[in-house]
Amino acid sequence: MENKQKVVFVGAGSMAEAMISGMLQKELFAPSQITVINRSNTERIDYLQMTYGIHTTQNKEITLKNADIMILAMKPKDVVEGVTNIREFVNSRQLIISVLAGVATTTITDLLQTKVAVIRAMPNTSATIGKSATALSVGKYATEEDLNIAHQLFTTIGIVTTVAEKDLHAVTGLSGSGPAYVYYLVEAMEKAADEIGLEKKIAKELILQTIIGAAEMLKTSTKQPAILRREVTSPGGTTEAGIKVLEQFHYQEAMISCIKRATTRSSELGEALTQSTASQD
Ligand SMILES: NC(=O)C1=CN([C@@H]2O[C@H](COP(=O)(O)OP(=O)(O)OC[C@H]3O[C@@H](n4cnc5c(N)ncnc54)[C@H](O)[C@@H]3O)[C@@H](O)[C@H]2O)C=CC1
Ligand SMILES: O=C(O)[C@@H]1CCC=N1
Repeated sequence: MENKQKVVFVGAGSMAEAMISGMLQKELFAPSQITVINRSNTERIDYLQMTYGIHTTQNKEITLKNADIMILAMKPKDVVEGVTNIREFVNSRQLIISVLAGVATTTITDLLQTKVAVIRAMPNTSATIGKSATALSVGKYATEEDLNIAHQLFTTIGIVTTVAEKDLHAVTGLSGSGPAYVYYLVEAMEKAADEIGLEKKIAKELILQTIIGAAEMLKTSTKQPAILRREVTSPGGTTEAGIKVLEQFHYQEAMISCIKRATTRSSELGEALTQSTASQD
């Protein structure tokens, strides 16, 4: 069946761009089906229009009223203003998808004051190249059909799983923020390469292939990560010496604490809003 759904992104930042880039590559949507609006930054909208050929609008009211799917992609701190501004243009036939970290589906339905389907999603920026790891959860008024639509949409930008809404904080700490942990590791490897005297260009190539190779091994091998690590670690050799230093710096504990703190931060982002917007019904 031909997909004629109109999608409007409310918020035009990195996550919206990552999703648009991935969605258009898979051709489930044509650029003309996608419109992006934000608070005030017209340069940003112009850039997205020039780069991806998507729609822009001078009339937010009509665009929002005609949308089949609205994707909320502003920062959590802007959700009250952002959602309140679109409230009068939302109706119960539409599907609202929120990618906001920490923000509960009930916060969104409370702000909208409409019994509208809300699906909460936590993708990551690897959506840009169709490699997001996305988890979805279903709000009070969303049906199986709404979940299917969201599933289909997010499948264009990577793998999709469904979780209970309470688990989305953990997903956010793990895979929503996850790409940053990997980039931080690469930053450290690049600094080290510089300090041990390798030419930048060569180091970059070696680091990249090392990460890709290890990721492919993790994906294709039946062996656990710890076994794969042991296979690199010759007794008395270089890896063993290096890993001992990581242990001295409590590398694993640091990573675990990092993911736990990011998870807690997701709860914190949502909690203040849940309290201030709690439904009366
Ligand atoms: N960046 C990431 O890796 C991920 C981000 N997210 C979520 O996506 C959302 C957006 O994050 P980013 O794109 O990184 O932020 P960003 O700061 O790059 O983009 C936010 C956008 O929202 C717009 N905006 C602000 N107030 C608005 C309003 N009242 N009405 C309409 N638009 C408004 C801004 O103009 C900007 O275009 C956040 O809620 C974040 O939790 C989710 C998964 C991953
Ligand atoms: O840092 C953040 O809050 C967002 C949510 C997940 C990734 N970036």
